[in-house]
Amino acid sequence: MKIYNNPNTESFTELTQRPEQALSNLMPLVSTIFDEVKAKGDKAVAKYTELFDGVRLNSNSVNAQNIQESDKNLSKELKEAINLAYKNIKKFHQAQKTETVKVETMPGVVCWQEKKPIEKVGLYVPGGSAALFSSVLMLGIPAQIAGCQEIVLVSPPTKKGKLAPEIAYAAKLCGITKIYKVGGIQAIAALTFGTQSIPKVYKILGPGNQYVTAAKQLATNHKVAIDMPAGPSELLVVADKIANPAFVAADLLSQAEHGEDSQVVLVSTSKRLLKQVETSMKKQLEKLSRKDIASKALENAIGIYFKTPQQALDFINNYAPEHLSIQSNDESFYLKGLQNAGSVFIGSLTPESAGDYASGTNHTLPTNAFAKQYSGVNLDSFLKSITYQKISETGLQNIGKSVEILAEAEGLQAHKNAVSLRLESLKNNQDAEK
Ligand SMILES: NC(=O)c1ccc[n+]([C@@H]2O[C@H](COP(=O)([O-])OP(=O)(O)OC[C@H]3O[C@@H](n4cnc5c(N)ncnc54)[C@H](O)[C@@H]3O)[C@@H](O)[C@H]2O)c1
Ligand SMILES: N[C@H](CO)Cc1c[nH]c[nH+]1
Ligand SMILES: [Zn+2]
Repeated sequence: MKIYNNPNTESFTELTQRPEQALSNLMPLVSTIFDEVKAKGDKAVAKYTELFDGVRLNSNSVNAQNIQESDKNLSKELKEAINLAYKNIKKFHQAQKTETVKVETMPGVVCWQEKKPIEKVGLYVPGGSAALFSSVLMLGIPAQIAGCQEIVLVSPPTKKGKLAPEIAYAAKLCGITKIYKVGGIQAIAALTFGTQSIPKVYKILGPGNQYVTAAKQLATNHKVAIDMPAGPSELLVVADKIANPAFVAADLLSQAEHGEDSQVVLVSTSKRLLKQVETSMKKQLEKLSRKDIASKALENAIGIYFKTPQQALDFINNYAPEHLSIQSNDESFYLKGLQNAGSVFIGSLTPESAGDYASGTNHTLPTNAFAKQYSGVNLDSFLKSITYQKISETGLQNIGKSVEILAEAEGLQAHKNAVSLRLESLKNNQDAEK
């Protein structure tokens, strides 16, 4: 972990840079694969699956029986843990449902807004270095609650060309039946254009590595919506002398083990804590099964000492972390001033990994400072709003003149006529009744 001593705001631009590759470096490859998948469909998907995932598949579809029988391969203990996570995530996302908004803006003019499910969604479940079946729950549950009609799940095949049984089990819980063993750029391209076997969707959601994230961004050029750029994991912990250094170290390592391009940051007003966390991280790292990945990620880790909580807060808002953990005496100060973060974990007893798996919040979150403008996945990510209006005779008389004036002022005669003809017809009817 590289340590910085009270850096000034001018250095924030450099310090908030993420280790992932620039989009411009990734785009040539992403574009090539998109073009090929568009032209050749499943054949191109198979070619890139073999190249990047090292398996040759005759078919990328997972058959219904495999999904139904997924229970068999899992321990009772794991199924119970998945079921608990399912329940909590469902509870939190179900509570996000909103009522129809209906307003009579002026007498006789009624406007309302209703949410409708996006009919066809594609869920990307990461599976390169680990099959993240928890992402199935994070995406499948809100899709199920929203009522999306066609839910298509894609995830890279295992080294043996199979779908991880945990993914199949979580998908079964969420009522997902269309599953394809394809990952990376080729999966996003397949969902964008459709292939002989994989349906085209209207929106692609889900986290992934930098290739997946860049591909999702290109998909938006082809009339496909995305949730957000949810790339390599990040955690920023702000902690001071009240924090337990071993807890902080464990939290930082939990996100470092995701991938070599993950980034973890420790911000503190205590130089002593920075040192203690570093020592604890080194010790804990030795025992990790993914030590190699985590150590590589730690090359990008930074520890920053700030003299005041205000400087620390300014840095946090500039960095806009995917996850923010607050283990500090100044907890309420940070919460009050916080502007930018994907998801926040408050207090020493709130490990970030609780949110990754089971507390109820969603773990699909904006990375690379996109928390400045994007929210993490939530129920609304699977819905769109339609507005409606109905105008009565009184309403038209109340609003008509103003619309005519506005249309005239914009030089749009036909717009004005659409009102004028109606007003005239109302007047004629009234005259006839007299
Ligand atoms: N932001 C979030 O909400 C969030 C949530 C969970 C996970 N994540 C991140 O998701 C990522 C998962 O990454 P992963 O790699 O394990 O799985 P992944 O499924 O995202 O990516 C694996 C795929 O990447 C492709 N690929 C690998 N190397 C490539 C190369 N050199 N060129 C082109 N394509 C290549 C392959 O097709 C492979 O199938 C991690 O970075 C993790 O931090 C983010
Ligand atoms: N921390 C990841 C989001 O960046 C989500 C995850 C899945 N499994 C474990 N963690
Ligand atoms: Zn995680």
